[in-house]
Amino acid sequence: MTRETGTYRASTYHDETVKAFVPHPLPPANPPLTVEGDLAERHAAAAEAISRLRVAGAMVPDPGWFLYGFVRKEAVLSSQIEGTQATLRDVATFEATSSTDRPDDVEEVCNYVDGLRHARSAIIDPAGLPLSTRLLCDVHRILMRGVRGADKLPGEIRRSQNWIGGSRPGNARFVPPPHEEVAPALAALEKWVHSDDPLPPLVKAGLAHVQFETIHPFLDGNGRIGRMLVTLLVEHWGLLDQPLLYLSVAFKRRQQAYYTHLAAVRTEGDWEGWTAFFLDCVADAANDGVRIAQAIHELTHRDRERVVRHDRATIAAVQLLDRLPSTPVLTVPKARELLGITAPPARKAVDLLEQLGVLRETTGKQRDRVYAYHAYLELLTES
Ligand SMILES: Nc1ncnc2c1ncn2[C@@H]1O[C@H](COP(=O)(O)OP(=O)(O)OP(=O)(O)O)[C@@H](O)[C@H]1O
Repeated sequence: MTRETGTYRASTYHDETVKAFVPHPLPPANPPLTVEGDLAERHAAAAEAISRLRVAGAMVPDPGWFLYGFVRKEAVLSSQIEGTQATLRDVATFEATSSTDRPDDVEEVCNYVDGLRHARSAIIDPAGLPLSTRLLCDVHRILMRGVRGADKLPGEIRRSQNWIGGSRPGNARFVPPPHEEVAPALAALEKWVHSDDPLPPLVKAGLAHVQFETIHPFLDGNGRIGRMLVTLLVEHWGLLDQPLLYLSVAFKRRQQAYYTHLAAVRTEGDWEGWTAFFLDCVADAANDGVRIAQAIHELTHRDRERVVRHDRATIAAVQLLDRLPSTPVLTVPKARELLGITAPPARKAVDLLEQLGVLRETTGKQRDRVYAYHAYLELLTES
């Protein structure tokens, strides 16, 4: 969306445009919504899918296995809604080798991963910031690190008018509230999020998202931070013990409907329509998560059996296999570092995993070879 989003400077436009430009009013942070009938059914389906995801998340010995894949997959997809081209493989390769053909794209995805990590540790740490505007500003600062974000006021609420779609506010698809209204609107949203409003948490998370997107507090990155807000809220409210709910895939599948429903809350007060849509996306995303979790479990279990049964299996090879879901691209020096061993056993372990087809060499070179846990990356990319 960045390419369509602009910053309004009064002097750039003719008077008629300025007059024609009326920012859209905010919906209230605590809308009149009751969860009954069809909405109650959709909520039940979403809540059940979340419960299944919670169980699936506990299925593997190391939660880091899922987190690696899920978080990076979300970062890649969330950034692809934005227009970044980096793939999961690009990111994993950069993490293993510190080199990439797409430095800006990969940086954006890595920033997202770091931002989420920062927010989670702040929330968990009793001395850290709670889930608040200040914390979201910190996440924004991390997300906007580097060349692309430098002129987007990293970590700061906007001080000018922005808009979505179109070349100026007068022909924009959506003109968020004036910048003077942003801080009070965020404060009201924060207060409501932490209030004891009896709405079910999943419904509250959806309403927080639409309100956040309508406020559009930053010059860029509002979509990514607003989606991350849902992931954080769901974990914060204890619906999941890990940040396993990622909505980007589900939103991306219905991108037009996503934007239409967001807009309809503001233009028609259609909270029910948005909430129904959001709950369906939650159910979808949670079901995706369960499927991916099971597939990762089956793949790693099968590969482990193959390694353990091999007559030249070594302890290092088994240990290296266990590290692959959180380091799916590696080099021999990286394998040495991971396992704290010398080069010969590390090379032997990598060779065995390559021979079994678990690892695939990706460069075709004789030196500085790079290996990928191909099936795992495919699984995360396709699903
Ligand atoms: N009509 C609308 N009303 C409210 N919010 C909208 C509307 N259309 C899109 N949005 C939200 O604005 C986001 C885009 O804003 P922005 O460009 O600041 O975010 P981004 O994170 O950089 O981009 P993206 O969300 O595309 O990755 C969309 O993802 C969506 O959440």
